[in-house]
Amino acid sequence: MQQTVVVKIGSSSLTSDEGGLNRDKIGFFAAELAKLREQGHPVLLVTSGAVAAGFRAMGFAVRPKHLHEKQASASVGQALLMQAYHEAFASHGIGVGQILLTRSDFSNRKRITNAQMTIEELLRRGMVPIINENDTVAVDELKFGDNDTLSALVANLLRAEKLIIITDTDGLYTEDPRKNADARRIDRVYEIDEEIYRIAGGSGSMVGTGGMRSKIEAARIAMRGGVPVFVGRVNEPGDALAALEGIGKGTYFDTRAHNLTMKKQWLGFHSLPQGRVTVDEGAEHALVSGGKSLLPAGVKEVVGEFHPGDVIEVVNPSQQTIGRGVTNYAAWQLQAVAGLSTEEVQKRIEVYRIEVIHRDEWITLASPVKAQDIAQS
Ligand SMILES: Nc1ncnc2c1ncn2[C@@H]1O[C@H](COP(=O)(O)OP(=O)(O)O)[C@@H](O)[C@H]1O
Ligand SMILES: N[C@@H](CCC(=O)OP(=O)(O)O)C(=O)O
Repeated sequence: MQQTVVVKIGSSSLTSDEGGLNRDKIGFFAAELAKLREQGHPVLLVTSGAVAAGFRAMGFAVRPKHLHEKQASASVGQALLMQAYHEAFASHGIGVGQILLTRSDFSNRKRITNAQMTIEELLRRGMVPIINENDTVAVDELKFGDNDTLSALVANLLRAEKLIIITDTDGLYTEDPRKNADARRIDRVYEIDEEIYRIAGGSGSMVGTGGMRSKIEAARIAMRGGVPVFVGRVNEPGDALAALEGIGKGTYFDTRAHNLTMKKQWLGFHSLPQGRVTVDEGAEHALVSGGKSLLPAGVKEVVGEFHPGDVIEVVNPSQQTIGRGVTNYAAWQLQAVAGLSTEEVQKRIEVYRIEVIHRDEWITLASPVKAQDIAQS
């Protein structure tokens, strides 16, 4: 069976600060998930919103603080939540199944294997499994609290194609965008480091719990399990499919770096380039799509003072970075032979290897070479 897409929807996307479910939003998300399935992707939903859906019916004016109050609210709200999903998916001819999990279920091999078998059976039969934390039995220290971590563990359990975490902001910003309007979105993250944790703050709404920090933690868990993650907004028709296809309104957490050898990780993300060469379209294609080495014939321009063994950056004719590699030429040698055929090069200078960058010493980086890319907009 095709790999599953795990979609997590937070309370802030389903309810308002005053509590209560927003049926229109549930209908919208069911339609979005139905579209993913039409494109052949089995879908599993991790949903929050039980406490937010139930607290008003329990007589609380705002989301309650005490555990037993939240649990009772969740027991009321979970039924409302499932009823709403049941109806919304039914209008697309799709059945749903409810699964409530706690953190301790994941540390018990037997229980988690049973949960996995249930999920797989539902998926095989064309249903959408809908998961939430089992709030009634979870005690504070053992609670996920937010469902972000839960969704990452489920994604790893199923070896999902992608984890899509839907929230009320379009991704990770350099600061909480609710607090600073100048904050800029980070489009792509290859590595979750201290800096990423530092900028990710808590929840900005009255109903959400984990904020961006718990989404980063979830992304770290999923990336470690080899599952790429999208965190962002899905609020217009087609957004969920766009998120899956890499053109969504949010931040992508890439697993590419995790699958690389140590040498290539260093080359791509930690090395300091000493120069830059511009290559022609043929060389760009050979490097990026052909798995070939860079030869002097494809080099158009050389910038910087580098020596054999240094790392250099390679840009395409539009000056976009396409990758990095270890050069076998000094800058002055390359300047002398740029654009020449291998035969001509051998007549003019003596080099240890004819390739400017050998393919084993090259890493493709479609986008700028940083641990994260900040949107230019
Ligand atoms: N650096 C940041 N970038 C984006 N959002 C952030 C950041 N720091 C904190 N946040 C807050 O995280 C919120 C999303 O988390 P949360 O309220 O828990 O939503 P959900 O209910 O969808 O899980 C955003 O509304 C935003 O206010
Ligand atoms: N299990 C809880 C989830 C708590 C929560 O608010 O999570 P989230 O909105 O994902 O930050 C519920 O359904 O209300």
